[in-house]
Amino acid sequence: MAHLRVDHIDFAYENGQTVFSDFSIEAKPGEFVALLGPSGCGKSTLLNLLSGFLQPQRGSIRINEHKARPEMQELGYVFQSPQLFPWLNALDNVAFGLRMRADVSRIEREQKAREALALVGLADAAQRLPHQLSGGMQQRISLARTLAMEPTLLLMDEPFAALDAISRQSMNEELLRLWSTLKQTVVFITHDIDEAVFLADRVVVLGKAPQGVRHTVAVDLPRPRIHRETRRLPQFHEYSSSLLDSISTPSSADFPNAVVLDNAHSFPLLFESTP
Ligand SMILES: Nc1ncnc2c1ncn2[C@@H]1O[C@H](COP(=O)(O)OP(=O)(O)OP(=O)(O)O)[C@@H](O)[C@H]1O
Repeated sequence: MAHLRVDHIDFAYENGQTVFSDFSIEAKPGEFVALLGPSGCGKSTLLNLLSGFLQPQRGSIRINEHKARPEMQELGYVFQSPQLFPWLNALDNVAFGLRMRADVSRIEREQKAREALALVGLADAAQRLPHQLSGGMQQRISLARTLAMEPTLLLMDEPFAALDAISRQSMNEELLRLWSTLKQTVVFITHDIDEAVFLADRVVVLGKAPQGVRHTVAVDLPRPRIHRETRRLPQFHEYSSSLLDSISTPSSADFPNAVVLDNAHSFPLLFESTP
């Protein structure tokens, strides 16, 4: 299992746009961490930093005590779009990533790909081309392709955002079933509060860049989680509304030029001051 540690990083793009300033976050071995935040808070930048495609100007990003690098075998990615090769059938799509692994023979490659397809419930679809599969099935193939590489840290960037609500719920349950068996550490980006609460051990709310972590909620709901049961629990709704409050209540950091007006007859008010 992978241990991810991001310690006191600063990151700015070349144009001077600061996205992270003294930012730290951790995912413990086997932990499922969901990241929630407004558009532009830096979620995609963070995934690129975690996977070593971008480097922080200060601080460190370590996976099992090693500096994060894109080619690390521990890392697996699942993106919003399945990104399958349209001319390859499901089995060959899943086996494709394994071609890069010199330690895996052609026979093993096919065996691992078949196992991964079976894990996501698509053993029977091995010979089908992507256009013959639904959006949910395509995303399962994409997940199988990642799982076949046996990553210990899964970085997931809104993987189910393009699916309809029913397929999305079934993919959520599927993912938790796989995670409870395979025990990866997961960092899961989503805009959906209920999805974050349903899946995660911990939900981290990011503020507008470069505020960083604004709020963290440990989700202590029983597992295994099943939508029709978990969503009926009063605690589920308590977690969701507390996260909604923390996202929708502006903090003083949202208004860097604010002055606070306070008097006996009114609540404290935040106003933008003109510089
Ligand atoms: N290549 C780049 N050069 C300069 N600024 C960038 C670059 N990529 C992103 N940014 C800026 O960095 C900030 C964070 O962007 P990022 O794409 O990481 O946010 P996000 O939370 O993933 O947004 P969304 O949810 O809309 O995808 C934004 O202000 C964005 O404009």
